[in-house]
Amino acid sequence: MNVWETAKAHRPLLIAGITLGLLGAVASLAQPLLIGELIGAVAKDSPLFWPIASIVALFCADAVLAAAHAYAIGRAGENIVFDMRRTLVGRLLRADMAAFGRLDHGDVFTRVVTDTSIARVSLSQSLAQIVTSGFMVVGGIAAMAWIDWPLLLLSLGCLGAASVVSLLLARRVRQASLVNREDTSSFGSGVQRVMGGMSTVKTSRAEAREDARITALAGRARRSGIRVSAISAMLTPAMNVGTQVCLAAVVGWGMSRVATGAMELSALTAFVMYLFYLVAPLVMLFLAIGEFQQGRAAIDRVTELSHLEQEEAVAPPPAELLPGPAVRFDGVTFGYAPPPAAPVVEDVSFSVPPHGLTAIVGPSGAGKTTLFQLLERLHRPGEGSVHLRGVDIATMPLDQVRGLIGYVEQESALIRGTVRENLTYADPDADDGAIAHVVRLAGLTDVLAGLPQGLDTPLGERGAGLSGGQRQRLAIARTLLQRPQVILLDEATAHLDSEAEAALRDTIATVSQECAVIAIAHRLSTVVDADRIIVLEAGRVRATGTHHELLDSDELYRRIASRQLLTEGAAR
Ligand SMILES: Nc1ncnc2c1ncn2[C@@H]1O[C@H](COP(=O)(O)OP(=O)(O)OP(=O)(O)O)[C@@H](O)[C@H]1O
Repeated sequence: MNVWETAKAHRPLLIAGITLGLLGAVASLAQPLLIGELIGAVAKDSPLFWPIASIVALFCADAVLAAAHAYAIGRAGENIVFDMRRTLVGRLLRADMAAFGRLDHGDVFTRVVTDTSIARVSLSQSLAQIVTSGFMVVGGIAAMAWIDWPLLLLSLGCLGAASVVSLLLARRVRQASLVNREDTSSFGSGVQRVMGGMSTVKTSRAEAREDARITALAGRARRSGIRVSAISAMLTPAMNVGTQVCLAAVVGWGMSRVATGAMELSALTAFVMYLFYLVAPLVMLFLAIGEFQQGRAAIDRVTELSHLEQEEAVAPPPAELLPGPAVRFDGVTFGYAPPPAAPVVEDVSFSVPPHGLTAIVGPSGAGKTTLFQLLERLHRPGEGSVHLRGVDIATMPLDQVRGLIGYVEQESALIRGTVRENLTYADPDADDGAIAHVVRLAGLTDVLAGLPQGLDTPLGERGAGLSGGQRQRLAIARTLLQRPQVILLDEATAHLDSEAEAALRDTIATVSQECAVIAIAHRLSTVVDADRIIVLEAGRVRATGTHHELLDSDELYRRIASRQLLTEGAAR
């Protein structure tokens, strides 16, 4: 997204608003003229009705135009900010996972919420102010040129010098604003960090340290904010000094010319009145330029975020699925960091038939979760390919890939909302019959019956209100509702007690008759009945077979099995 292009899409409303502002400026410019006429009429004892009526009409027109101008500009600004936010959110949601992983989430939040607001002011109000004040300035200069151009040249000399200083200051305001936006954003990230891990902060007794760290970040934002204010504060005085010097020079030189008869006193009076008349719009003009420059810093940050790398530029047409294995890994190598860093998964090949339970076991950090993420195309393999129902997932639309797979993650992600909203997250149109079915399969019927509002019970952040095991079973029910062809269970039984685990094992057995289930489990007791077990070690497939085959053939599996099954046996 280019923010300027976004603003251009709203040009008609912006131009309408600016035109209304310009008409308002004409109405203001005409007021002194009409007041002059009224004074003339009083002096000549002429009828006063029409001069007074015209002045009242002009005041009313001025007020209506000012209101319409503010409304049109405000509306255009809101439209622009809406478009920016819509585009940013769309790009964030479709971001490439590796690029997304590098983002600072607090900074992203500041850019999407605060920077877009600042950009809105810049692209609507400041821009309109620049045009209308610029018009007033040009109008004033034209009138002064008509009265006396030598005096105008003198005025432009003084005001020009002040303007150059103001423009330089406006540029520095922009640079300082950019620093301040970054500092404010770091502060936001600091706050978000503790919000995301409040219980860790408290149990680690880190309140005082976090307080000091975040206060230091707030202090940095304060210092750079003060710098912006300091430079902005010099803008108006710079113009004031310029106009004062200008006034003194115009009056001094003008009076000497009046004294020699080279200029009429009335012309000098009119010129000085216009000079006064010029100053307010000129100051507004430079303030608006300063504000616009501040906004450009925000615009740059919004534009930068909008260039976030996307997961799928253009979705290919859905692929024709083929009979045969549900999943096939073909010489897959992948690393989170580019080479020469060692890959996390290396030359992995295996197939999973369309039905049955396949378990992946291996030491912590062996790359089990990474395999699931490659299958969901959250990352792309460096070498080799991943096939789903006979098709390379790199050639399939993402929507099709993820529609075929149901993924129950290690930390099952529940969202703030009701139990029903959580259940139907991947399939919002699911009917009550289908919901009741998956609730039963996941062993949640009694749990839901015990909740005050059943399916409509609201849950807090990350599913607060349910136990860890209940949260996990809810995530499993959600996945089942999607009727996927492949179900991925990552440590899905970690939070379950032995009774619930046995119930779930039955569920998995039933489900695996209809589709392929691939489970990562540290608790071997849950996968001893698996149709096949893949043993992964340091990113490589070390052995494949059933529980009994592996007990005979693989040393690592035997070690894991004897340690775990013995411990669990002792625990029971
Ligand atoms: N987003 C990431 N960026 C960089 N490295 C990562 C990332 N995710 C995982 N890794 C690294 O990749 C390796 C494999 O991680 P993975 O989560 O796949 O292992 P795992 O076998 O599922 O482990 P566990 O059983 O402990 O969950 C680990 O060394 C881990 O540090």
